[in-house]
Amino acid sequence: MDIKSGHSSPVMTDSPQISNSRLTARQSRLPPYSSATAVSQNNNLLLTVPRKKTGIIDDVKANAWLDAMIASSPTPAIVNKDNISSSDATTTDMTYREWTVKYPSALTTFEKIMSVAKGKRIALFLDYDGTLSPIVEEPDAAYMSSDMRTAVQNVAKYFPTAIISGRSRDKVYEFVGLSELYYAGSHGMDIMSPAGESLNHKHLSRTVSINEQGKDVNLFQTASEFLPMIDKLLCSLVESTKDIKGVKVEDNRFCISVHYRNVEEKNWTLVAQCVDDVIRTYPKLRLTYGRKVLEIRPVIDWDKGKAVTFLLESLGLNNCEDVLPIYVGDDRTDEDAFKVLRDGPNHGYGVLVSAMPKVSNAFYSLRDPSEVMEFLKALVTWKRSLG
Ligand SMILES: O=P(O)(O)OC[C@H]1O[C@H](O[C@H]2O[C@H](CO)[C@@H](O)[C@H](O)[C@H]2O)[C@H](O)[C@@H](O)[C@@H]1O
Repeated sequence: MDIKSGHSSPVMTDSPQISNSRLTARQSRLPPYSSATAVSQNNNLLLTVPRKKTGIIDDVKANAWLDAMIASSPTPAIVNKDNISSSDATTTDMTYREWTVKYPSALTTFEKIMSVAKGKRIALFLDYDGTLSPIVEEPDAAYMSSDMRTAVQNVAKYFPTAIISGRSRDKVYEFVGLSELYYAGSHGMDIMSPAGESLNHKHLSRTVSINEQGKDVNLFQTASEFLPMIDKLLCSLVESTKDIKGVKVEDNRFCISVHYRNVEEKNWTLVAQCVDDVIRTYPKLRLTYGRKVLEIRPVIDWDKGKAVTFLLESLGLNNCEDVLPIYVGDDRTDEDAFKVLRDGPNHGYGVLVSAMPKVSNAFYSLRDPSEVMEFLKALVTWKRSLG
């Protein structure tokens, strides 16, 4: 396969200089590339295929990867109605409407949701990318609008509110910028209490840190022992993908994202191959995928669903008849949280943000971040109306 050389691969971090020097310091200790036979445990694919001498991954596996990568994000033609004919648009609309019979809009069924919420304390969990901010080409520019920030700020005055993101906690905090919220970064592996608020959990020990305003915050980090490994992984991934135009390797602290949104589709297999070559040397790490992103994280029993349960327990809101947790998210990784609220003891509602039909563990749906904002405003209006 033809690989063009000379393209740099930016590493997106909260503080690029620090990250780059971390990278440079580790360049000389990069782990070796894949061995002749390898076993790599992925979320969906168990890879036990002997390596071909050519170094090109097995066709079947490559196709499985490719299918997953293509399916992970709709093409603009599907999502953007401007790009399709009016008959296609009508079909798309009809399919969407049929889908909302199973996953009703949280706006049109707002009254119904609130009739369940009456007399209960709502706990709110919000994903960031694709939920509070629109999906954009450049992950480092996924800004939240000031209107959305105000909506989140207002809702947090009435309900305990947490942001649960695959991003690093620092990065998502930088985007949201509200110190009164709970933050769970790195898919829940890095949880922080609001400034000045103490958070306790019977099983997990906390560390006390100081935030930018000099206030105490409590941190719960479930994967600290993996940090040296993740640092090494970051160097390896940057090195192995550096010649693929458009790839971005994002340092999410306890996990790493490899973005291929800006990579030509013909090179997606190559991205999968590079990532697979690297992670097969790390049996304690696993691979999942999101919206045009491959995500590598520790093999521990922790995800966004576990983070939701942890926060409910820490806040004394678990197993309470009078608590209604609501989780709003758009990504595959949010399904773990939807499932916890659907099947677990903390019954609540998952709200899937999607402009196209998807199978989900959520109960309700919203089309896009602008509808999420309307929903947050409606929650505030409802709460105020109760007096
Ligand atoms: O859990 P989330 O807050 O939804 O984070 C999931 C990933 O979101 C980001 O990537 C996605 O959004 C980008 C900006 O819109 C987009 O360019 C990218 O294609 C999407 O995959 C973030 O950059 C990742 O690190 C997160 O894991």
